[in-house]
Amino acid sequence: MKALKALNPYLWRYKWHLLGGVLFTFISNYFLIQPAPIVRNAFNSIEQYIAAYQAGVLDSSTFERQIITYGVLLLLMAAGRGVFLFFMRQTIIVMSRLIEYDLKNDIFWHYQTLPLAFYRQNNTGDLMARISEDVSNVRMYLGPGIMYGLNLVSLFLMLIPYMLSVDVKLTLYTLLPLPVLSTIIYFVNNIINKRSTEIQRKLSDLSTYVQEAFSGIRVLKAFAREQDSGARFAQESEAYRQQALRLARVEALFYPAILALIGLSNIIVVYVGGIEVAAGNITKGNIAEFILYLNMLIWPVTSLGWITSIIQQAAASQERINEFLNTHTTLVSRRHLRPEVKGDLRFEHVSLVYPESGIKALDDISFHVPAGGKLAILGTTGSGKSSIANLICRLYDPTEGRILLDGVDLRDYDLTYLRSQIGYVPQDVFLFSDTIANNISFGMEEVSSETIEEAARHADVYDNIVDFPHGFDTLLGERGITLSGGQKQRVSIARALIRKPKLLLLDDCLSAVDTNTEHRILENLREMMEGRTSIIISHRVSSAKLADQIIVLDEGRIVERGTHESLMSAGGLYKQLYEKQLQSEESLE
Ligand SMILES: Nc1ncnc2c1ncn2[C@@H]1O[C@H](COP(=O)(O)OP(=O)(O)OP(=O)(O)O)[C@@H](O)[C@H]1O
Repeated sequence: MKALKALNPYLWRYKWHLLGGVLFTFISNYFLIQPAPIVRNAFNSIEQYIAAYQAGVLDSSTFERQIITYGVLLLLMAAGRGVFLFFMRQTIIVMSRLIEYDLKNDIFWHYQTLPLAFYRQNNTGDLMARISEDVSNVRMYLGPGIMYGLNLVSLFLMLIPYMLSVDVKLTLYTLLPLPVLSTIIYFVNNIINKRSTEIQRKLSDLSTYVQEAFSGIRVLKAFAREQDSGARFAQESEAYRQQALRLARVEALFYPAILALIGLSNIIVVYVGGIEVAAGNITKGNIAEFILYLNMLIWPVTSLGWITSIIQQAAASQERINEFLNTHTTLVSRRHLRPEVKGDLRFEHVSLVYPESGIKALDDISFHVPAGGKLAILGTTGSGKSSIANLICRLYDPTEGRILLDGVDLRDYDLTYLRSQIGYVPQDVFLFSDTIANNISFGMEEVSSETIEEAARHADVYDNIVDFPHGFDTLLGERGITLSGGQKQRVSIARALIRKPKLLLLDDCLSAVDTNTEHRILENLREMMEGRTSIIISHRVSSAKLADQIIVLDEGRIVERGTHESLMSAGGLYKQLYEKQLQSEESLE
């Protein structure tokens, strides 16, 4: 329950909604209770009417007027209750929706501040569940939970003292079955919740399976696994069906049992009330009144079991949410500097151990690229090239050593400012389901179409784009499925170039194009690279030729450095890579 304390600031933010809700709950319950004494009086009037009839002193018109007055009063009470129920929901349920909205935004914002390591440790499904399912569970507590809880408390405060003042014994008998009902509902509701959660889980397994099957449909068909895949779907579906049937069984038993208990409670009131009437302690009208009270109390009291399980679920959900909200990024700026960046980049004895895997990806890396210089980083797969890019963008901090940009430690730069100075083309291209133009101008405000086209030209993708029927307005599907691998890479390059960054960081971004296209793109880029510090990461030697200096990585260490010529004459790893790649290119021709 402690976890729910995190919601107090939100409740405080919407305190007027909550206070209004409390007030309207009391008023609506006042209108709910009032019909009971009216019914009692009406019953007693009928008794008097029958007595007058028998005594031969009947005044039917007064009686009729009285009954009509009772009827009108009952209608007015019902209308009053309706109006205030509306206000009650308009305040409390609205409050819960407003908090749900704020909470979702806060969680999303918080997610965005968390480092990449966090995303490696937690799967996307889990992140999504916390922002959707868990927030919904919390909302159930803030809305219906609080509303029905308040309803129950106010009803008890208003009703029980009055009932006791009429007849203590009848009150006790009326209230007796209620805790039993509430306890049963609590336990059964827990079973229902548990089974519903299992159903949800099965459903999400099923959707994940279907999603994967369709995303990987090419592989599935190419390997002729349709039969297999169909059988696995049926298996997942069967598990879901079993769970759904188990839930249906509990629910089928639950509702008739509750109705039987309610009926029994009514019988007890009539029976005990009858005895009290015979003893002359109460009137027959009181029995009618108490039956109404019982029925007023039954649902709120039975909802107690339901409210308890809502609160428990909300507490568990909020605990999960808090777990993420209490995770903070270590990647914060020390001094929030925003100086004009020239692009002089220096690595000083930098090592990196990935916190989530403990893998030492970089070991004692030092290099210097003067402003406007071009550095190529080469190496075999897994040698640590992308890790250098991760450090430059400050997606991770070095475990040892430091990185200086214009002589200032990266940790002193304002993080958003630092990243805005870097044009990063990541290795795994990700394009949003949006138009090509919006993908290129991503994150920039008010960009002219000429600027977008210019960036596309520099990235050598302009001709491809204009060939599409909708040109730059062509919509890309999930992960840009309408583009080829090489086109995606070039759109991604255009996205980096359009920002006219001080530091251009190309992480193996030409791997999906052939060497001729690679040459052409690099030639195009030459102009863009002028005056900008450029880091070209590649496993292909051909990409390195543009650079003024080349470093070769192997298992996280720099094993060679120099220019193309000096490395070729040194005859080391670089030369080996060069010759191997030359051979494979020749064999392809
Ligand atoms: N985010 C990460 N968390 C944990 N370990 C990582 C992470 N990224 C990379 N590694 C590990 O660090 C090492 C270096 O990886 P890196 O991606 O830097 O190599 P690379 O030279 O870019 O390889 P490739 O050319 O295949 O992309 C690898 O052993 C890899 O498994």
